[in-house]
Amino acid sequence: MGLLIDGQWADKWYDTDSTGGKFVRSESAFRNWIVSSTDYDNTNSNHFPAEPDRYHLYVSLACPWAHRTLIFRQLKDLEELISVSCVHPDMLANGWEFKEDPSFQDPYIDMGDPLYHSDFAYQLYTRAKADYSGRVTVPILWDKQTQTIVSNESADIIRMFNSAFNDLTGNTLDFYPSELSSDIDAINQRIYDTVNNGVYKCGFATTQQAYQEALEPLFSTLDHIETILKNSAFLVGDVQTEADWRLFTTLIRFDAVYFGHFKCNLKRIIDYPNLNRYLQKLFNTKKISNTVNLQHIKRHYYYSHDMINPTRIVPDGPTTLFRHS
Ligand SMILES: N[C@@H](CCC(=O)N[C@@H](CS)C(=O)NCC(=O)O)C(=O)O
Repeated sequence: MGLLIDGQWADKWYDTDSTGGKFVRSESAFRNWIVSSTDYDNTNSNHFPAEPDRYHLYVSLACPWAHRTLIFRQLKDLEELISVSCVHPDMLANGWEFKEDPSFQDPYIDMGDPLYHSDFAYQLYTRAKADYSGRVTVPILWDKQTQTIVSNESADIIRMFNSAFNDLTGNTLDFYPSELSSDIDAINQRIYDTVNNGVYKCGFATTQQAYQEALEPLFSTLDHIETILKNSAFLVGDVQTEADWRLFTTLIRFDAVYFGHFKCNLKRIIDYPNLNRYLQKLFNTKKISNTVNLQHIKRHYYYSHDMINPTRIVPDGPTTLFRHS
């Protein structure tokens, strides 16, 4: 685990001393947009045109943020247009690595860097910007033509995937319809702060108080969602939106990792009947279960964070992800 400082790799854990034990997530640095050929403006330096076989998506199958982008690639039928590969689940002194390892081969996604055969993800960041300073995170949406990072922000990438390639795929499913955008934004904000990032705030807290301050809002949001799902199929009424998929990637990791490793242990997701049913329904959506690799998920967290789990033992359970009704 580390970061780049003026293009040089430094092996450092998150600094929580300056924030009273709290984990504070950094802003993503690359925020360009892929837009449809109709919206493309070649005078706008943030614009990249939607074209087949031009972009590559680097993910970690363990990472909930990268997982969102993989899900949108499937939901929006982008598999033929955007190539993908994944890092090894262990994130150690050199950060994310591309090393080959048959014991972690995923049945659907190749491990490695097919474009440059890099050893480490940080080499992609320095290829894009030689003097880059900051964290080296996944997902990374890469432009093969200009050899740079389009975006390393999953929230932006799923919005691009939602609409930019529609003319090429003919898939017009809309997970961010304009009439629901303010409701989606509002629930996203709460879920991001207290659940998606909330589990990390609990897990990476280095004081009791910082942990406590993250734990309570996490479970009050889960309780609130349990109530929403009593009368509604999805978070924003009966329409499936990006808000559901943004929540899904945290829920699917919750009982296996966040409950134990991150100490988010007031309740499991299977203890919430509505959330459990909702999670199972999303998991069973066509082409989604293939994006969930629990071996990578468990191995990454339990093995990489040795300050939380010094023995690096990866627990066997849980034996089921859902309570089947
Ligand atoms: N805001 C980013 C966050 C991505 C992120 O933090 N990814 C984690 C993996 S789960 C990562 O790569 N962490 C490496 C680090 O912080 O050094 C996004 O949503 O894309």
